[in-house]
Amino acid sequence: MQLVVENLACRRGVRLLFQGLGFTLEAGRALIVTGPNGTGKSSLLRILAGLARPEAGAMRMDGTPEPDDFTEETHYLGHLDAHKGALSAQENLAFWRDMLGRPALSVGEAMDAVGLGGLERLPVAVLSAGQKRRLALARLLVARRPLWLLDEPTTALDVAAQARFGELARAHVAAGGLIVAATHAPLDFGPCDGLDLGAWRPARPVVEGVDA
Ligand SMILES: Nc1ncnc2c1ncn2[C@@H]1O[C@H](COP(=O)(O)OP(=O)(O)OP(=O)(O)O)[C@@H](O)[C@H]1O
Repeated sequence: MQLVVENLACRRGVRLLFQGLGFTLEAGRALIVTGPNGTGKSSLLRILAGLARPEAGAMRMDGTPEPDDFTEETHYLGHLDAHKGALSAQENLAFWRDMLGRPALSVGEAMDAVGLGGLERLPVAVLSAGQKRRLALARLLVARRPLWLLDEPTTALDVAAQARFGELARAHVAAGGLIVAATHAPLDFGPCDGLDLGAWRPARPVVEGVDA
């Protein structure tokens, strides 16, 4: 299995954020995406997740049933945690497990794995920011999907939770998974490639003839 990205370009409003971007990510490796604020890291992840359209280019995931539409193979974790505040932590996780399909760890096992054991019945609205982030990360564990797209995954996590998540991510990669993670923080996800998105800025970013 491999993720192949060719000649990708991204436009937001009148600005081309990057163009000509290409890379191949093999199973069993992580790609760490860096670059200054506003270079398009989140936008790239949203394109890979099928949530935004590229301006140009193509992407596919070889070795999957539908290489040109790999959303079913993908976990996307954006800046927002996507929880229902009135539901308990375990209800939120059970919802995601049922919706995503291909169950992996049980809800209880996943909560233990991210250090949320004992908080299962609390409404998510009363969890701390770091606990909410841990719960979002637990989503990765309840459904089996090979490609993890992670936007600043360790935001709000304490040092121990960052280390614990690093172990989970390395285990995913070691089992043949793939990770694309945008970050400003150092992440150790095992065998890694690096992508500095700042290097893919076009020389002339403003698209002429397009209104903002
Ligand atoms: N809907 C939109 N319309 C116009 N411009 C947008 C839109 N969404 C994002 N942008 C712009 O696109 C640029 C890239 O945003 P993006 O969030 O992808 O960057 P980033 O590299 O992830 O930044 P950060 O490091 O701050 O998280 C920013 O200049 C942002 O203002």
